[in-house]
Amino acid sequence: MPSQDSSPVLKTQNLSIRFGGHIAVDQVSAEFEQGTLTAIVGPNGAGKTTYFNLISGQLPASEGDVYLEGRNISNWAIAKRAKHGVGRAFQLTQLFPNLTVAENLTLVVQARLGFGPKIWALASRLNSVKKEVESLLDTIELTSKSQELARALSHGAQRRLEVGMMLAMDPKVMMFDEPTAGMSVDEAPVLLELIAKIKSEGNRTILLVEHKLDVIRTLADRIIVLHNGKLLADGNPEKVMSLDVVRQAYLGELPESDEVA
Ligand SMILES: Nc1ncnc2c1ncn2[C@@H]1O[C@H](COP(=O)(O)OP(=O)(O)OP(=O)(O)O)[C@@H](O)[C@H]1O
Repeated sequence: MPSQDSSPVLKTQNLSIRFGGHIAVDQVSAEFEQGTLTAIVGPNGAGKTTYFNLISGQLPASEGDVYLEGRNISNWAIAKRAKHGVGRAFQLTQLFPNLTVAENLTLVVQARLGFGPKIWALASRLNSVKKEVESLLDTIELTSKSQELARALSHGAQRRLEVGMMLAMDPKVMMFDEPTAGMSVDEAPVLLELIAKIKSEGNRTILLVEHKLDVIRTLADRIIVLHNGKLLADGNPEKVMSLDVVRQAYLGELPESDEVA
């Protein structure tokens, strides 16, 4: 459920970036609440990935700010944003291919918790790490593969492990950029169910760049439409999809492929 506290977990204010003369993200202001999943849609080159890059810190804004729980994080580097809860799937999380699934998760959980100075607390600390890893394995449905090397997993299972590693960082914000791209028809639904499960737990704020309308209909509480870097529409899926400007630009011309962009 969304937080009782009405302050947004993530906020962008007049966020903009210019590449030479081209404005890729243009004065985008939006707020994202805890427990919600927002789909970000728009045609190729609309600025969706660049918007994510500005939030995660991979690109510096030319103008505007990013706030995490009310703190201005615009000047923070990628690692600091990640440490404080800005998670981005498949880019900030990288697998260690020659470690097992469980070892990959253990490393991230340990890094998050750190090892305090009290050696007598080590045993209980290791036990809590182990329990958390078991819980993560269950969430990402890789318990049966916990002792396999990450590099031996299928593409879909590797993506789920990456989501598990992001979860192990206990992020407040989770950004997914076309999460099922390149997946087989068997693998994609498993990952989407995982995202739905994370959403249903209610304690993360999820942003999803997605082209597939059926995925958006199933998962999104809200849709933001970007067009030429500008925020063209923002609202609940029913409202946004009924807007003439959105229907003409994104829906009207693509009835067969059933895609937004
Ligand atoms: N590092 C960069 N240098 C120069 N131009 C860039 C850079 N990154 C993005 N752009 C430009 O910014 C615009 C927005 O690109 P972006 O990748 O964010 O679009 P998108 O909506 O994610 O598109 P797609 O759906 O194809 O992934 C494009 O015109 C792109 O060429």
